[in-house]
Amino acid sequence: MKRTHQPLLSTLSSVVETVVKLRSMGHKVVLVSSGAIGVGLQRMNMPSRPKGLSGKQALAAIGQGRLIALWDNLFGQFEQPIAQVLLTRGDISDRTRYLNAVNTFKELLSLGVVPIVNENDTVSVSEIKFGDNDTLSAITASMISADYLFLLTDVDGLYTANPRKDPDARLVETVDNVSAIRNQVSTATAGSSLGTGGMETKLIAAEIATAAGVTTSICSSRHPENTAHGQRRSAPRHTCFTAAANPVRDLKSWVSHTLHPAGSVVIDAGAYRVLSKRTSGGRLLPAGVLGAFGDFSSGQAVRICVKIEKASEEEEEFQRNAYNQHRQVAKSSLPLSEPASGADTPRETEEEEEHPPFELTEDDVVEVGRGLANYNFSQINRLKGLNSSHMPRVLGYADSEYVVESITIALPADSAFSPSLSRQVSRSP
Ligand SMILES: N[C@@H](CCC(=O)OP(=O)(O)O)C(=O)O
Repeated sequence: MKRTHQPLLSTLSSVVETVVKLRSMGHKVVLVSSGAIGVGLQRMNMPSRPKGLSGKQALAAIGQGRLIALWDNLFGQFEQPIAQVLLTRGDISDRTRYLNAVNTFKELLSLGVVPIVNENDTVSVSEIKFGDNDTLSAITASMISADYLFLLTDVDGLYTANPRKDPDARLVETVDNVSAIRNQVSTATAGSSLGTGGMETKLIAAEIATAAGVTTSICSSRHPENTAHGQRRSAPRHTCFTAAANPVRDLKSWVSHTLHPAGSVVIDAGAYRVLSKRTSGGRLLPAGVLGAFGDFSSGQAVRICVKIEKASEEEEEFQRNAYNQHRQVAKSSLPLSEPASGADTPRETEEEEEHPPFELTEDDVVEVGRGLANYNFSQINRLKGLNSSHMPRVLGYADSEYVVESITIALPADSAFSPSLSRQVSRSP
């Protein structure tokens, strides 16, 4: 986009030509396009983005129709049908809506249509927002199990320093591990006054997409036709991020990257140890639960937490750092590390016992992972510490003997954090 807020027609036209060419080569293509707010600004003759949320939402509503009309016009020159897909993080967080979106993509692609995706800005508030279209494109790519994601921007790749200011800046050609190169590259190179994304969000997107098995490339939007080279040696300058050898697929990827946790389930040390030792989606029995907080419903994502015993100031500081570090990772939607256990917690001997009211708050616990709740928070509180055989009596029914499923542990019990952490978790609330 230029200062005039007019979409750069030459760029959009070459994107369209490239997509049509890719289609003729047999590829299925999904386009993620920003620009609704910019087009809205231009339509309303406004000089800059409004500060308030509702102002931006209104402009996006004004601009989105014109933006999609523009794409339709350009693709129409090639008789290429398109579809508008508007998503929010909230849509992806809800399992049914997520699956519906995946099915719609599949159907559109099988019909030979090019879906054009943007955030549904009108209803997006901070809690359910992707915020930038780099993250949205990475989530979209992992939803459709894409082979490639191309992040088009105003530089031709990732540099060791800002190439506009530093003549020694080098282009990084291949990245196998995003977190390993994070400190060695410049994130001050891409972005515009109209967008929210930049090189940092592109790194986050690359991390999400590659974890889901999608080879990702950062390349110049001046030459979108270069994407037709794929990752061949002949491809012009770009940065290629290698896809993970063992990609996180479907539900696990979805839990790790897209869900906004609606509450927390606090587990005991035994459950934590077991969950952090296995390698695929862990499941939690009520016996390993100390309690739950946050008004979550069944089917929603929850944080898996362990209790911090009030220890020495030094240990507290250590835990706080671990917690903050993990929160930062979770906030940026970065992949959680090793997926956790395929096994449940080995509790056999729980008797029905009186449990004191659960009075822990966010400040008393540390998040160690994420999962999907099978029951709501009040049901999980009624079930805490019990053997699963008591579920039908306590709830009046039992859908699953596990209270949380698809658990990914980000801070395993045997990680660098763990000696101190596992000493500090205790079974009693
Ligand atoms: N969804 C909004 C903007 C999102 C956005 O700015 O994303 P990005 O292009 O990654 O900076 C729009 O269409 O204007």
